[in-house]
Amino acid sequence: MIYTITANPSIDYVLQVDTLATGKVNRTTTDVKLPGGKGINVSRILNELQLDSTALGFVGGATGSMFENLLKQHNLKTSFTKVTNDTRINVKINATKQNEETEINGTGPEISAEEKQSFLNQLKSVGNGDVVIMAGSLPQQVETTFYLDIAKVIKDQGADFVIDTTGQALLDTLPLNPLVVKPNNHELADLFNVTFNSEQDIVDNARKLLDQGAKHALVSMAGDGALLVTKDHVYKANAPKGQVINSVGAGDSMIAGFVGTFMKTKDPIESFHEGAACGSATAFSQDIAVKNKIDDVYKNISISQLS
Ligand SMILES: Nc1ncnc2c1ncn2[C@@H]1O[C@H](COP(=O)(O)OP(=O)(O)OP(=O)(O)O)[C@@H](O)[C@H]1O
Ligand SMILES: O=P(O)(O)OC[C@@]1(O)O[C@H](CO)[C@@H](O)[C@@H]1O
Repeated sequence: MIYTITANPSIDYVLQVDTLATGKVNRTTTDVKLPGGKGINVSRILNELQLDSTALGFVGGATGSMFENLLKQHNLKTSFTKVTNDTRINVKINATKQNEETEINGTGPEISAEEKQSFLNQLKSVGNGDVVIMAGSLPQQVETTFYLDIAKVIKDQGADFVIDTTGQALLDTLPLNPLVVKPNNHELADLFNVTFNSEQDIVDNARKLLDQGAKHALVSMAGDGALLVTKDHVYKANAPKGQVINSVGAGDSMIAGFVGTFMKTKDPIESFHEGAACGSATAFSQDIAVKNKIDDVYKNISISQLS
């Protein structure tokens, strides 16, 4: 079984405007509310790939009810921990004529000690052979060791884990050997406080993640494709040409494609190919990609071995 953990889910309020003018009244051409959060997006793509997952996380308040209603139509298996405070709303503004995406993400609700404990109790059902995908930011007042605590528990129970978060919370979990980590190139540069001047710089820094314990490092680079660094080799996936509609969730889609395929095949190259297809297919969709789109995009991606 795959579990996804979205500690800080959201309603993604996705607005299209022709041009965005700050300090002025702007009007949308279209707007849509989507059930968001990184682990939720991962579960949605896994569903498209006909792979079962259970989505865990904290959901609360009136916005939490709305979030759950929005999610209903996607038929995901969920087991959320109910909290008192409101699930956040994240605003995504796509300015079509400027070809620019602006995001404003909320901090998320305060979570009490009891709510946290009740979430942790749910992990008892995770067992041997399961994979737990932890993705996204932590809500207010949840200590940055939260993911590390979870990783310790699930490793003790025989499960693998994948982590997609930033900063120290990510670095702390590396000695516990995550199956894969997926920073984007900017997050990777921030992690090691460096500036990249070449692709080799990116590879060298991704390798540090392996040196610290990760089994695979995926570095997503938006319209420049992605790199996969394994113990022995480095691979690159191209980003196919297409009309970018809303790239929110492209990275989550990549993780879902990679992990879902890896669980079936144990083949990192095939997993990378499917992951890249899922990522680009989502960038070319208004919402998270659907299966047909992923299959179409897959044909336009090739994986090359760099070393
Ligand atoms: N403009 C694009 N054209 C083609 N493919 C894209 C584009 N943007 C993203 N992708 C694909 O999706 C993958 C993940 O995208 P990106 O690097 O933006 O992830 P991210 O920053 O983690 O995104 P998010 O946090 O919104 O999920 C890229 O490596 C690439 O394969
Ligand atoms: O604030 P976080 O948790 O880092 O990211 C949250 C978020 O931007 O990530 C998803 C896209 O990857 C969106 O659905 C959601 O709004």
